[in-house]
Amino acid sequence: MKTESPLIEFRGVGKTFGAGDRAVTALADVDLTIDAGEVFAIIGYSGAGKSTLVRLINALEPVSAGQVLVGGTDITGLPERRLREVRLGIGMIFQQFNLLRSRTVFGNVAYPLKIAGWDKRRREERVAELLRFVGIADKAWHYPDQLSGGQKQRVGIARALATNPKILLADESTSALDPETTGEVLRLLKRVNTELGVTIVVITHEMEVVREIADRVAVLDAGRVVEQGSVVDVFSAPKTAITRRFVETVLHDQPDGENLARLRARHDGRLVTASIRDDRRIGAVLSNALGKHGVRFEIVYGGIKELGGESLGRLTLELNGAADGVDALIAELREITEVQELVA
Ligand SMILES: Nc1ncnc2c1ncn2[C@@H]1O[C@H](COP(=O)(O)OP(=O)(O)OP(=O)(O)O)[C@@H](O)[C@H]1O
Repeated sequence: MKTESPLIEFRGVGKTFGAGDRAVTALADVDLTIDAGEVFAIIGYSGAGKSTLVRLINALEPVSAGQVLVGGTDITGLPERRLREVRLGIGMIFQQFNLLRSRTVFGNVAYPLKIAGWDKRRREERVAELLRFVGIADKAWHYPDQLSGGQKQRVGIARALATNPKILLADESTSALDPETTGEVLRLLKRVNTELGVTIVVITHEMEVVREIADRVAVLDAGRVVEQGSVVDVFSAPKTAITRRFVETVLHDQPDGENLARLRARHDGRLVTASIRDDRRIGAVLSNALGKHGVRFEIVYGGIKELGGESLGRLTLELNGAADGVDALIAELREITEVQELVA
C-alpha cells in the first residue's frame, strides 16, 4: 500500500533545546521518509533523540531547523488551529499507557470521541467495535487498576484509534511489558497496520521489537540517523558498529570471549563463521563438502532467525580435512557469503 509521496517526511531536521552554553542538540540533519501503509521503527539508546523525533511528527515541539511534512503538508510554522487538525489524524500510545484512572475502559476509549463531538449513540457503537478489535470487550466496565499491563496497552491502542487516525505513533509501547505480553501487543499492532491500513511509527530501544513488527528501520545515535533501510537489509548487513550491536542482541550468532575459548578447547578442526542469508545455496555447498573436498563439517555454534521469509544469522562450523580441501571449501563458501575464520 505505498503511495507516491511519503506520508511523513523529515528534511534536514534539527532540534536544539535551550541556548548558549546550555544548548542541547537532540536532533541534527535528520532526513527520513515514512511511506503510507508501512511499519517504520526508530531505534536508539536512551538519549539518542527518539522521543524528540516523534514529538516533532505531531508538532508537540517546533523544529529548530529543516521541515517536517505530514501528508505532504509542511507542518513547521502552521498556526495552532491547523496543527490541531493534523494531530486529529495521528494517534499515540505510550510506555506507561497514560490511561485515566478515574474512568472505566469504556470511558477511556470514549474520551477522544467526546472531545471530537461524537454523539452518545455513535460513541457507544464505536467503542464497542474498538474493544472487540483489541480483544477486551469483556473488560469494558473495569477500571485501569484492575487490568494487566497488556490489557492496559490494548485500551491505549483502542483509544488511540478511536477517531480513525491514519498514523499511529508508538513510543516504547511494549517496554513495560514482559516478553510474552510484548509479543501479543506487537501482533495486535501488526493487525492495526494490515487490517486497518494504519501507518505505524515505532520508537524502541529493543531490536527484537524491530524484528517482529517493522518493515523498515532507522538507527538513531546522538541525534543523527546513522543507518536506515529495510529490516532484512539492516539485519543482514549492518553498516555501523552501533547497528551491529543492536543486531547482535537478537541473533546471538557470533561466539566471542568465553564461548570462543570453549569452542577452541573442544574442537581441533578449523573454525569458520559463515553469514547465512540464502540458506539453500549454503546448504548445497556444505552437502557436497565431503564428496568434493574431502572435508567433514559440524555446526558448533549459531543463531538463525526467520525474518521476512528469509533465514538470517551466522553459523560457526568446524571443518576437518586436508588443509587444501578446507581452503577450497572456504573459497567456495566465500563466493556466496561472508566467511570469517576464527583464530583463538
Ligand atoms: N525539553 C527538553 N529540554 C532540554 N533537553 C531535552 C528536552 N527533551 C529532551 N532533551 C534532551 O535531548 C536529548 C534527546 O532526548 P530524547 O528524550 O529525545 O531521547 P530518547 O532517545 O527518547 O531517550 P529515552 O529513551 O531515554 O527517552 C537528550 O540529551 C535529552 O536530555
